[in-house]
Amino acid sequence: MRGNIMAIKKLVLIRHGESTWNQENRFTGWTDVALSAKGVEEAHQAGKLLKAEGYTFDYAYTSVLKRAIATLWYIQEEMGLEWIPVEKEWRLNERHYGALQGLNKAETAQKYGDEQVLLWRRGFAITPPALTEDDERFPGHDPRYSQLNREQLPLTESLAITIDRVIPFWNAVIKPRVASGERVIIAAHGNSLRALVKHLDGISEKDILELNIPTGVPLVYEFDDNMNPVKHYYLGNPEEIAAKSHAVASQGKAA
Ligand SMILES: O=C(O)[C@@H](CO)OP(=O)(O)O
Repeated sequence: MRGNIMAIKKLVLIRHGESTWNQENRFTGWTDVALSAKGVEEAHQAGKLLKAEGYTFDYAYTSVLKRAIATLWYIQEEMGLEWIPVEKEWRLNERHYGALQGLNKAETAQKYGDEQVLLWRRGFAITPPALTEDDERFPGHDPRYSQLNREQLPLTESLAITIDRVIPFWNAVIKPRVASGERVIIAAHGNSLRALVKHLDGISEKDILELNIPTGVPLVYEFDDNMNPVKHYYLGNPEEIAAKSHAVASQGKAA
């Protein structure tokens, strides 16, 4: 019957465009840095591409960090979708990088070695050195996190800890909306999206180490009627996307 034919459910994920600290190759985490000029351009291009490919959205999610929020703005602007509801959620924030936040990644690799930096960046359950609560970078000092309880306020996070906040939010809030047929975009961060992608694709703790998400490139997931992911793909030029992912992987090397 016509009424029973369900449209393919699609979800679009996008990592924010290049930030000023991506440009300076610094560990960022929950530091609220702006997009670079290149990042603004990437966001506009992503919006143009989504529009040209016939995408539209009913609802958007982003983090409480302005590099992701602004990426979404420019996409909405390019698509004429400024009017759609946007939910800003701290659980979609970047993984908290603890006391590494602000340090240059290549300099950190010179000091501690490429291997140690790779473990800090990509080791599944490895937490970077923690902040202390009296550190001005501790999110407990930031009013946007005033509703969080002490257990929710990170001093540092591994990917495993990030998964423990991203996936419950996906399951309880975003997934039902996609399942109901709404077209959703999530503008978030390298590691909060790695958390979601690991979950959606059932990637192992070992293999997720190799996954690097490029800035500003739409990543489309298609789901069957039971919300099982059946297919995923980036929009754009595959060679450029591979080069961008490779560049992310190389950021933590000394040379
Ligand atoms: O610094 C960060 O917060 C993240 C994303 O830019 O970096 P990485 O790719 O090293 O996990």
